[in-house]
Amino acid sequence: MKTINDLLIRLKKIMPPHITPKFTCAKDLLTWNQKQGILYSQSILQENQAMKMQRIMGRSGIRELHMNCSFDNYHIENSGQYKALQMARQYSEQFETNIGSFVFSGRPGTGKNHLAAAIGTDLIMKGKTVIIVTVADLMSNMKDTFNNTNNLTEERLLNDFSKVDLLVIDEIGIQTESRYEKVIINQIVDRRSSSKRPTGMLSNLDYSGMSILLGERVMDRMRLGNSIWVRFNWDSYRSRILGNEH
Ligand SMILES: Nc1ncnc2c1ncn2[C@@H]1O[C@H](COP(=O)(O)OP(=O)(O)OP(=O)(O)O)[C@@H](O)[C@H]1O
Repeated sequence: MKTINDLLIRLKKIMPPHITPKFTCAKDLLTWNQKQGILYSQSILQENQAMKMQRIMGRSGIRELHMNCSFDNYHIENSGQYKALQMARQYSEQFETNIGSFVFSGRPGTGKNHLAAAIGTDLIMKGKTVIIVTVADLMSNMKDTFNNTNNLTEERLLNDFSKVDLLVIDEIGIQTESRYEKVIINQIVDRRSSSKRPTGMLSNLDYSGMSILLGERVMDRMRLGNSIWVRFNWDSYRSRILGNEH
């Protein structure tokens, strides 16, 4: 009976000389096979985690209006937009080697969600798990755990939000400023920064407004690593949206 080694030797004989085989013996083939197996199961685990989160959220984190938002269809009409686009693009490119968070703060309709969705889509394409959630949705998911109808505990949900590669919390400052909201955001940012996972925040508030609302502890954790703060201080783009642009 032929062994794998015999087969590899035969293959080598008929292989064109310019081709270098990936493995020359059964041991190398086995090692490669095991490595592929580990990589495959890791990707399934990651996919399961993303699907689980999407099921919990009832939708993918990126809303319909922002589904097709990319770096390429973000129009540049002033130097602020140019800088914001550059920083968002760079953030995404350096995600793998950077634990820094980001804050996009500024006026409504200026593209904070657009660029956050562009980062999210880019990272999802690279196999990362990303959730974009408004404070209201985050809190409503947390409060749902009080009924415990789907066996989801507050602790487990907190843990899930803390484990995605990038969590973006939108509409910071629209909330009711309740103590519970502050505690939950604090816990999520704390857990994420302790495990070197960055958080994105989108807000109409400036730094002092966010500090008053979330507290210095959270703001300090948002500064970990090469974090970025981008100010969106130009006019809203919303009046130009017709619904057929992307
Ligand atoms: N520079 C731009 N080029 C193309 N589309 C843009 C640009 N800026 C904003 N938009 C579009 O305008 C709409 C509103 O933008 P977006 O939702 O990102 O605003 P926002 O800053 O997050 O606002 P808010 O603070 O009110 O949530 C979106 O459809 C977005 O794609």
